[in-house]
Amino acid sequence: MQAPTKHYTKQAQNIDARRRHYILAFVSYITSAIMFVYGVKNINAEQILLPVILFGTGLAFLLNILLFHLSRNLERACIAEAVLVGSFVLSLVYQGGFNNTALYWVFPFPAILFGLLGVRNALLSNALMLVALCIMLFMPELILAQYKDAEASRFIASLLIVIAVCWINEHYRERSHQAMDLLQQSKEIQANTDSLTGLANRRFIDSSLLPSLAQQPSQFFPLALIMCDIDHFKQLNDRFGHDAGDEVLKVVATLFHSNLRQNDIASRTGGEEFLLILPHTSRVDAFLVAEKIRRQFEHSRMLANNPEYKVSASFGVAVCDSADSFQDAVKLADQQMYLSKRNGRNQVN
Ligand SMILES: Nc1nc2c(ncn2[C@@H]2O[C@H](COP(=O)(O)OP(=O)(O)OP(=O)(O)O)[C@@H](O)[C@H]2O)c(=O)[nH]1
Repeated sequence: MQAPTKHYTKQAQNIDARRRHYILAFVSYITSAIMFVYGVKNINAEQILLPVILFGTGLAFLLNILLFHLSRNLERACIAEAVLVGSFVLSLVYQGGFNNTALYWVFPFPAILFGLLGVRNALLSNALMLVALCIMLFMPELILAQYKDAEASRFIASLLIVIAVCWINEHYRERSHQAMDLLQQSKEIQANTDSLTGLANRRFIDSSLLPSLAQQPSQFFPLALIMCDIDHFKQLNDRFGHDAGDEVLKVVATLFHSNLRQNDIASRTGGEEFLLILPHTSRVDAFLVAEKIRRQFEHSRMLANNPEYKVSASFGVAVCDSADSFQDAVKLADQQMYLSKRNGRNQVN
């Protein structure tokens, strides 16, 4: 795991899921209530088809929301709702509605489809619905209802406008949602990253890693920790200057990157102190990784202007097998690293 990753934030996903949930609930409860009212009003209508359409769709909406409450599968519920919406519109226009007023009832549904399905799928389903409506209205022999030609063409023109406006609206709403989320992500990444080395920082460990350890233990444990501290860094700074010290810190960061796996995390936890976090790693393997990095310090040219100057580091290794023991393992890795310092530096313990 490279420390701060790019993905949709949970918060943005939750907000969007809530928006779709409310639309689903609104369509299911409010629209079905309206359908039941009109169904009752038309129960003695000449054509039994109208109350059948109204009661049938109202019941199907309620059944769909009930299944959603049981399964919590929002995606499936929204698709089912959209299919019901499309079928209702087409069957109502086919039948004609009370006193041939079916066309008036079509207008809310393009917006509902955009709310349920997102831009691309909603545009596609609205286009399909529009084509089906055109066929029905301009081939009157196919349907029960009778609409005047002028009424049909005005209806199609105004429906086109409604669909286009909904499309533009939803397209830019989605774009602005994405832009806000990217902004939030880049702020998050900045806050979790050490600006000099590009490595994760202590905040990342506290605010992102620790909760993940507790929530998804199987992705991490057994977890090995390698504490690494550059030897005599003060001397290096004093001799070559602070900029040279910074240069070394950056080279050390690239050295970590080239020796760690994709899922490992390299963090800078202090001035010249680093914590390497290795998921699914035993103490023996972590020891080997630390030893490999230690040897690379010896062979690396850390200072471009003084390639002969050798920089070394001291390492301490510890493992933990639960989120609760993480902080203890950090302390142990720190103690092991100080043992390496006391024993003469440039070693792993
Ligand atoms: N260039 C540079 N120096 C830093 C940075 N952060 C901390 N330091 C320096 O790192 C040095 C750490 O010194 P010490 O803690 O005495 O450790 P050391 O000299 O490495 O000695 P040992 O750890 O015992 O081997 C201090 O001089 C800090 O000023 C940084 O971001 N850039």
